[in-house]
Amino acid sequence: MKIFKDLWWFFKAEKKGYGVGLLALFIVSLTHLLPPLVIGKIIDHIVKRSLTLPLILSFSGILLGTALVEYGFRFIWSTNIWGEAFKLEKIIRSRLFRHFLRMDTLFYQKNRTGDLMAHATNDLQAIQSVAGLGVLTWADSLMTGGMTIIAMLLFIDWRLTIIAVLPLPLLALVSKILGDKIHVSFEHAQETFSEMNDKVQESITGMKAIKSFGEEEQDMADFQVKLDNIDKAFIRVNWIDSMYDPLITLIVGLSYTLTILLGGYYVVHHVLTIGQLVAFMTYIGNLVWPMFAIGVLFNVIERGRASYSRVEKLLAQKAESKISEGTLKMPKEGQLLFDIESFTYPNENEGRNLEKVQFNLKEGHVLGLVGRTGAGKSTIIKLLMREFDHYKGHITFADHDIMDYQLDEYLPAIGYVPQEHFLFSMSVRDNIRFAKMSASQEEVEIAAKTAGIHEDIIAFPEGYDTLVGERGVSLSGGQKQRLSIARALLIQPKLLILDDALSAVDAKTEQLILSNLKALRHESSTLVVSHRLSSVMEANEILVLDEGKVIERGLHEDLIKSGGWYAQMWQMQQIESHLAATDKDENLLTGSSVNREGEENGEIY
Ligand SMILES: Nc1ncnc2c1ncn2[C@@H]1O[C@H](COP(=O)(O)OP(=O)(O)OP(=O)(O)O)[C@@H](O)[C@H]1O
Repeated sequence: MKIFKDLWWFFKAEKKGYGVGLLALFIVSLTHLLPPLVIGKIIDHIVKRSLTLPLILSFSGILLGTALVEYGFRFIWSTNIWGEAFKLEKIIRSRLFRHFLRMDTLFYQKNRTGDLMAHATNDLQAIQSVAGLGVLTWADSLMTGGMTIIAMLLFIDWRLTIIAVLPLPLLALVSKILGDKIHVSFEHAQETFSEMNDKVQESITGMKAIKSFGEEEQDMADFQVKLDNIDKAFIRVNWIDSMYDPLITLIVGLSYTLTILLGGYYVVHHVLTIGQLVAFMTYIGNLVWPMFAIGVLFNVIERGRASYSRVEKLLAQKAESKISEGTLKMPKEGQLLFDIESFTYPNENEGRNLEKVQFNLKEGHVLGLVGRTGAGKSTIIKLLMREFDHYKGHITFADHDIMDYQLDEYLPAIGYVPQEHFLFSMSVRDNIRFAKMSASQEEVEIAAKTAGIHEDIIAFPEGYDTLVGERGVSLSGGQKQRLSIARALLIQPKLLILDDALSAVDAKTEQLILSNLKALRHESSTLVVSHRLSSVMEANEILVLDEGKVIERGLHEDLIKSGGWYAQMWQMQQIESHLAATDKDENLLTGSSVNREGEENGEIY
């Protein structure tokens, strides 16, 4: 019954709804006692040949009245108790969702999406069952069961009652044993379900890769293994579950047998009338559901307990980053100072992911971050985005540590365009004004023009109203990137971060966007991370990173002159773009046009 204690906060808050529901259930249990007595009386009158028409009419009236009262009160308990159960599910679901929104990247690295989905579906369902079916079966077994036994004692015969209920404790014992087994097997079944969920989620997101490598059959085989595991696990749950029903039939059968033996003896010796015996047998029939309810109750409680503890564990997980909540509001302007002595990811045992990285980003300036993959560029951004706070060193904005600012002031001041952009299933306009839904059409258009996507949008069938996503228009990789840039620009961020956000955009559009940014953002700073050096060549300072350290820094011209990694990469990329341009010219001459800007990869949303 620990789960009832765990959910006590809810029962207490909803005492009115439960109170009305339980009262109605009590009245139903009470009225349920009448029909067996009436039937007993009718039989006795038949035996005595004293049944008259007025008696038949009055007995029928009582039976009909009882049925109507039961109908009304059943409706009342049903709407109240089930209604409360749905309320609980809604409360926990929104708590869980809010928790998901608060959690950081580490949380999503630790918990697989399939698991989280299983918590949000199956586990919540099991908890809801406790608040609905659990309360119902608990009350029913106590009220209907208890009152039926009291009626048997009071109205029929106490000795017969004792004999008839003798096998009942057996039921509670077996229910407990089976309940424990169900708990273990249900936990295991849930795990297999989570694994299957994970598989589906991974396969759907990775469908392009699966298809392009022709791995459909192998993926189906993997999925089949997961399905078989679920099958086995749930069959086991079902197997234990199925032991309840025959057990109840057995115990009730035992009750009937004992009643017939002793009751028959009493009727023959005129201790009881036939009518009383029939009424007694009907009461035993009425005890079947409350006894069955005990079994259901154990089952619901065990499942609920397992699910509730899983959800509680999940809700107890804290975001490891963004721990310190500052109090300062963001100033209108200021320069950013990044001075990190060292930083290592929490799950990293050896080495440092950043070491001695310093830069100063003034208003209106652009800082370029380049370097081979894994050099530490995104790590710098993660620290700026407050994903991790446990570094040695300081990051300040306008002379205050970024940890001193209120998080909901600081983060909205950053316009972040990630490597992996995400567009929502809404109109192009709403996608752009996602972080500021109150933005006017004019503001949306200015952002779109700066990001070089306005012309594309007005060419869409419904312009800014065109839907993006499965039911809407398919966008190229470059269009998606530019839409994400427009989204970040709309909020006029103090710091704009482009995390390799121009990779799918062709060289001409890239230069157009960069010069737009330079012209419009002379009061705010921009940080450009890129593998393509042309994206940072105009920057006020360029940092070349390698293994978490700054290996070169300066202006484009200085870095070219110094002849290091930057100069070599620049040369290579110049040759590549020259070759690509030659290819394009040849294709134009031969008539086969190549669509640049990421559209060529056919990447669609
Ligand atoms: N969440 C993480 N946990 C542990 N290590 C990480 C995590 N994210 C990145 N790393 C490691 O930190 C180092 C720097 O990675 P980072 O993503 O910053 O590189 P990058 O320069 O942005 O690379 P790319 O250009 O490929 O995006 C790498 O060695 C990477 O394996």
